[in-house]
Amino acid sequence: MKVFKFGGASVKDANGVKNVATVLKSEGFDGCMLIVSAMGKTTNELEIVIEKYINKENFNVEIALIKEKHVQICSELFEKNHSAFSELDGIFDKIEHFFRENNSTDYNFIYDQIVSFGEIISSKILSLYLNVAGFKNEYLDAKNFIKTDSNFRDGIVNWIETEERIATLNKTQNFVTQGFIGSDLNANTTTLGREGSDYSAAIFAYCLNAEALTIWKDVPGVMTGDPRKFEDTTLLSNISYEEAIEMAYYGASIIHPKTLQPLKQKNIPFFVKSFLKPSEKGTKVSVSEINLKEETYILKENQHLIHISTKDFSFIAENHISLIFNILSKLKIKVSLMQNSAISLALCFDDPFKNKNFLIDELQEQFRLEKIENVSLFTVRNTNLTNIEKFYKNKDILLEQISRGTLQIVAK
Ligand SMILES: Nc1ncnc2c1ncn2[C@@H]1O[C@H](COP(=O)(O)OP(=O)(O)O)[C@@H](O)[C@H]1O
Ligand SMILES: N[C@@H](CC(=O)OP(=O)(O)O)C(=O)O
Repeated sequence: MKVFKFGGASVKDANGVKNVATVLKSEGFDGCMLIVSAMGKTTNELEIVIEKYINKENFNVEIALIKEKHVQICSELFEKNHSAFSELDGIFDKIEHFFRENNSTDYNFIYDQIVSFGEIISSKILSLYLNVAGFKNEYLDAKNFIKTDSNFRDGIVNWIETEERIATLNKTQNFVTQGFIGSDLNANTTTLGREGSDYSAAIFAYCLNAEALTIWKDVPGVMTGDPRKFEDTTLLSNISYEEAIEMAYYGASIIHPKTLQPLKQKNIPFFVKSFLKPSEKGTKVSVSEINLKEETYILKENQHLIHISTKDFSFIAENHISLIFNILSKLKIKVSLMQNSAISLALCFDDPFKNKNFLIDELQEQFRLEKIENVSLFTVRNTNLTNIEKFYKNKDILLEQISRGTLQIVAK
């Protein structure tokens, strides 16, 4: 089986949905598992609805706009009396029903129950459209296949249960399903973390022993840097799993960091290609003995920097570090760079679950803190240390580190 993943950018409007059919025409549609993300920025829009619900504010306008956007897309794809419209009504009834009946105050639980509708809507529309366009497929509910623990917003996959369920699928058929979502053992919806659809595709590819996974993007493939943020980037035609893992780890947002491990374990070739130019080769990620020589550039924004020192200026010792990391782990704060000196530990971190203030409160009880919010972390892999001034230009450098060919700079 082949697994294809279409992200939010590829299905942001009716033309995007039609273009999926164009891609399938060029690639062939025979024994395919299609994973789709929410259309455009729907996940962000649903996050606003959830925020308003939690704050007991009215969100009717926001929900109506989300519905209107999808109805408009359907009206460009289907005849007036097509069942897509009643399916859409049914999905929005379920959202309303949840808000009416919900008794839980657990933010993470509520988040997953609602935000997952973005993918449920997009996959329903895509499946129905492809059937109309002659690409016969079966709609699958990913919640029945990807099983996780009950760690809402960051579900950990139960691989045994997931593999057993996916193994029951008929590999000669074509399917359309959702990225990003799964369910726990009580059948509550869970999500795999923001931008987690790439990971869903890798889970399906692994469990299906797929011949390849392709993710379709709005760029020609994996480039030496994000073309939106760096000049003169070029396409990397072939890279090893290790190189891709490192790039994703340092924050290259083209690939979700959890995607590569399952593929590498089974040597499943992984392609990143342009949904606008499907016949172009894009990037192939596979087993490769050749080490990448090109410099690659990664920019991670919205990071925070704290310098932690003891209140009596004694050394930062192992017991302090252990305590600090326990708090970080509890709050799911991800350290993107650390540097220690005798009396201070500097941490640059990502705060996906908005727990920074809890971290600061807890640390301040025992330590002296210096904090700088909203910094950027630049990473240059395979650096030859020439021409790196471009990263320093007009920037206040707060931290710098070089290790085994990787230069990292925290700047404001
Ligand atoms: N090294 C890189 N090469 C190419 N694109 C990159 C790279 N790093 C970051 N990107 C960004 O990744 C974007 C595509 O990923 P993403 O927005 O997550 O797609 P989707 O949500 O449609 O799956 C590109 O538009 C580009 O701005
Ligand atoms: N829709 C989810 C999951 C996802 O991966 O989306 P995309 O493939 O568009 O990055 C999100 O925005 O986080």
